Amino acid sequence: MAQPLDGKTIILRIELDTQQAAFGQAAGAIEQAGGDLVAIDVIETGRDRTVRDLTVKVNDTAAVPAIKEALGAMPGIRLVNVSDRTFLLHLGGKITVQPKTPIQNRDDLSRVYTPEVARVCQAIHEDPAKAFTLTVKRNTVAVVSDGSAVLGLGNIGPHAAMPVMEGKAMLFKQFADVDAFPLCLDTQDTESIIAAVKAIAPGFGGINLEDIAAPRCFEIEQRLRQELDIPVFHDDQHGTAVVLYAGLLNALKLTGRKLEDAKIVVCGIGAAGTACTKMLLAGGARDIVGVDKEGILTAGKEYAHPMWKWYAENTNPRGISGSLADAVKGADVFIGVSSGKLLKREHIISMAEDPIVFAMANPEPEIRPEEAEDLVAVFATGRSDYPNQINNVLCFPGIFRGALDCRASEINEPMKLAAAEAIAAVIDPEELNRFYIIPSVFNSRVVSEVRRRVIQAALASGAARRTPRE
Ligand SMILES: NC(=O)C1=CN([C@@H]2O[C@H](COP(=O)(O)OP(=O)(O)OC[C@H]3O[C@@H](n4cnc5c(N)ncnc54)[C@H](O)[C@@H]3O)[C@@H](O)[C@H]2O)C=CC1
Ligand SMILES: CC(=O)C(=O)O
Ligand SMILES: [Mg+2]
Repeated sequence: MAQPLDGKTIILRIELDTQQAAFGQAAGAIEQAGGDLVAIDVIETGRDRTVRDLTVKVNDTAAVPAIKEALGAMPGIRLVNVSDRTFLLHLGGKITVQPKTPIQNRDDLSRVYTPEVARVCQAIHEDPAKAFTLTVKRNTVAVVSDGSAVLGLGNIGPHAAMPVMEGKAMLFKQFADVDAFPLCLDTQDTESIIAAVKAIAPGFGGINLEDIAAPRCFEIEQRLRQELDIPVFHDDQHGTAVVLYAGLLNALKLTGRKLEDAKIVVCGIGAAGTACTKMLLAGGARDIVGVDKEGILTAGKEYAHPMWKWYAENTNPRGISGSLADAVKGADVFIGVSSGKLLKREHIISMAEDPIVFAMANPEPEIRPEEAEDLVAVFATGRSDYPNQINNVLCFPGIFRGALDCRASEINEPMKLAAAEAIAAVIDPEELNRFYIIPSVFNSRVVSEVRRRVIQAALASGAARRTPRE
């Protein structure tokens, strides 16, 4: 599959046979095909051969195939590789492990390692709770995936899931100073995943399950929550639900609606869709209609998906049936956590006046803002390149920061609700507008407020095992 390009800058590595071609010819071909050569790095140079990296700007990504074709047709020039800034950022992975102190001499060595380390091991053996104070467990989260529902890309497997999990680990560190590590498991068997997570749990203070497909994700999370004494949190379910709830509270406020009265359509009844619905129901929503590939989920119908029976019986109070088009007619809110490009302009036109559309599928939303913004009161996506980013990144760093700091045994409903309210409250009422219903992840108040409120909720609900100093 062709790799989509990042923006308008590409890096071409070319090998030139200096007997057959001159560099100026290659540069000319690039310019003629619509590229602007902005930088040249010489990688290797020899008597008959040179290798160069050419940084080329294009106004239109359609110029890229033309540039490749032009270079490919030139005798003496071999196009070794075409890359872009995104791929370059991923070279060798995105994270590393760094010791907190250097080992400069034998004395240091004997303390961090044998023989002195043995005394620390003994202390933990005598009192396992000391693992929280004397090891990285105090600050580590395992980001665990089986690669079965990676973003909206589907079942792409554990190797291909790694870049997302590394990205989550970066976000944990950057926003909340949590040391997270990506663990992509080469199994999609429920029992094997549960066993693997239990086996690695001693080294971690929390488990963030990520991009594990429904319905398997429900059982895995439920069992691990029962069987481990550290927080287990399926981010695609609860992180998404927390942020969606926060964004919706503000969007409803802005459009003068109440959650109890809003007609809400949830499209994609998988991990995220189910959890979003449960949170909305707990918050007081009464009219939610779920739509998946088989159409509207309606009570009385038989579904192979075990969660859909529950879903159909607990939503859709008007008992409607049919397709997505039937579901959205007259609806106030569309929440998409399904797959790209399935919502059309005519769907939005059929919604109630001033509709709210949250097209949260990644990387391609159910509909792009530029196609729909003129029809809606509020529009949000899950992406980082549009305003109103409803993405679980607003939740998981702060919620785990809070949970780790109060050594919570779990992340429970009051803690999730507290996180949602904290996110929504970061935006002052006078700041609230259609392009600002949810704070930016770069707003430092997000993590600190989520942490603060989550700790309060953990202490009040009995999940906390210590009271943090500040
Ligand atoms: N913005 C955010 O923070 C988040 C966004 N997402 C996005 O939501 C989507 C779903 O994620 P998960 O719930 O984890 O996956 P999942 O695999 O558990 O669920 C996806 C559901 O969407 C349904 N679906 C797919 N195509 C559909 C169609 N044409 N019509 C109706 N339903 C359809 C599937 O049948 C499935 O039930 C992905 O695109 C993911 O990237 C997920 C979590 C967080
Ligand atoms: C944001 C996220 O977790 C997802 O799209 O799967
Ligand atoms: Mg995810």
